[in-house]
Amino acid sequence: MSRVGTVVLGPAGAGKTTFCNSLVTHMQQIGRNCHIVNLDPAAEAKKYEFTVDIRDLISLEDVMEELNLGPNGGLIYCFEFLLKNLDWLEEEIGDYNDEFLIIDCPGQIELYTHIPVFPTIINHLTRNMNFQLCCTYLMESTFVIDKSKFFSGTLSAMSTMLLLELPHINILSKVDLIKDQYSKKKLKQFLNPDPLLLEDGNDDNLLANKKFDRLNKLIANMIDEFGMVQYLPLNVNDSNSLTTILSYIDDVTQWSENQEPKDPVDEGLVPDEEEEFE
Ligand SMILES: Nc1nc2c(ncn2[C@@H]2O[C@H](COP(=O)(O)OP(=O)(O)OP(=O)(O)O)[C@@H](O)[C@H]2O)c(=O)[nH]1
Repeated sequence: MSRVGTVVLGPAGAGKTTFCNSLVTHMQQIGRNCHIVNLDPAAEAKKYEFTVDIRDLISLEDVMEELNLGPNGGLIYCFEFLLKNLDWLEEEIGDYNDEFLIIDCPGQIELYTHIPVFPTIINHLTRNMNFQLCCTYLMESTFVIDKSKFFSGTLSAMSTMLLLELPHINILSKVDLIKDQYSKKKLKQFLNPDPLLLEDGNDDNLLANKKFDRLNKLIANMIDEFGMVQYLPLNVNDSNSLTTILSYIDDVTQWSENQEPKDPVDEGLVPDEEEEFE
């Protein structure tokens, strides 16, 4: 029996929910069972059939209205409430075995880089509930092809990795928005970036400031040391891209189904061609 899953994290608007929905559709098409767990108490109306939804326990809208809190204070209140009710989460997730959880999280990265909310939830899922989890951390490709933003995004990803202590996969989302040849070339550079590329460039005014030269090099070396140097491109409309990402997730969570993946035709997920032409 394997209880596995991925926690989908990243800054606001990075494409986490879109990725969760595409991954679940992709997994259903290849005959694998999976469920979406929504841990965003501020999520808009249901976009997808969530198996577990924190809004059934507490929603940001209610908290802001009833306790007169702002959005950030309200969000922290929601998670403190969840931490006091982890048995609710356990009951909702139930006894799923041989299935896969895709956990959609809020974009307020301070929840997993600054305060111990997510580490506690992750600890509960891994230690008490026996889940093998990994983190898929999304950053927008249009954002990171700017060198200084690449480094600031990578440092956020790294602090998430250090705080959550999970196997970590970096993903560059929205690659379909990279259209011109120059940006495509730049994107390629950031898929397996040489952290020392900081040293050579003068195309970025911020990093051209010689006063910060030594600091920049030290940061680049630290990123290299922590192995934060591989990024998988995500194109939600391309099944090859989803297949690659899923194979990385399977690898780091050591997913092993006791049996062959189910046949999507047998499962009625895609039309049987013969039937169609009869
Ligand atoms: N072109 C393009 N747009 C995308 C892609 N993924 C997401 N978007 C758009 O980006 C916006 C944000 O996407 P979401 O999936 O809601 O992002 P999120 O990270 O879940 O957002 P928060 O939960 O608010 O942090 C939406 O308008 C999406 O339609 C993508 O792969 N390509």
